Amino acid sequence: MMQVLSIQNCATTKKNPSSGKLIVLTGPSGVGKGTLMRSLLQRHPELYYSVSATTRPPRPGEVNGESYYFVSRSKFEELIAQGEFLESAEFAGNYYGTPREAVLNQVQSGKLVVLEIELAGARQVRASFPEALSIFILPPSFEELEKRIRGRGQDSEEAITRRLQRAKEEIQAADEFDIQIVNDNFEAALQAIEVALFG
Ligand SMILES: Nc1nc2c(ncn2[C@@H]2O[C@H](COP(=O)(O)OP(=O)(O)O)[C@@H](O)[C@H]2O)c(=O)[nH]1
Ligand SMILES: Nc1ncnc2c1ncn2[C@@H]1O[C@H](COP(=O)(O)OP(=O)(O)O)[C@@H](O)[C@H]1O
Repeated sequence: MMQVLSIQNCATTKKNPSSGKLIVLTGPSGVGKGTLMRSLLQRHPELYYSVSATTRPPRPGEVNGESYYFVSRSKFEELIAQGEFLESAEFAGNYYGTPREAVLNQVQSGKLVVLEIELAGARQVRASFPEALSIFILPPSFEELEKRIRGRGQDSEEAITRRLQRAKEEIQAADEFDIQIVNDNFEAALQAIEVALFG
């Protein structure tokens, strides 16, 4: 495994695994981020995946503390007020946020930390951690994106409409990010992420 330096030790703006340990993976809902993340973690168990907090209700099969920490709106607002989040955002009617302390501890201990978050949060992280490596996952087409969201069969029609609307806005921001990867062939997309992370 390649030796990586910590963020504090790297003033360089060059975005490669030796100049930062925070990786931000973003892209529209349904593009395949979650599926890519799961495969990435299976292949590279040394990565630290940051489990977010959300006010979204759990989907069937989602376990508290694994997919997300599921919390009430009032609890989430309390956590925001206490400064417990590195970033947080509202998405399709629910709050999502990255626990600050766990992520910073892992980065400090030398781990490669991966956040899988939506656009507004990714922008916040880029602003506070310019050294972070940011990756935007694109769908092969908007039609294919809609197919994937529907095919997943997890969201109400209203939630699907909100996600698709948001997706249009998100896709336009793709070039703000260091690397863009089209998730057409799954294996090829996964390998492109591995190249971005490990060279
Ligand atoms: N800003 C932010 N976005 C998050 C966080 N956790 C998850 N998200 C994003 O919130 C969006 C909705 O997530 P989710 O409800 O699980 O739906 P799905 O990604 O479509 O399966 C996705 O784009 C996630 O990447 C977080 O901690 N912060
Ligand atoms: N390359 C791909 N080709 C076809 N379907 C895919 C591909 N990647 C992911 N999917 C499927 O698309 C759906 C949405 O993926 P998911 O990981 O839940 O997206 P996200 O986390 O970005 O919302 C899932 O049913 C997943 O199996």
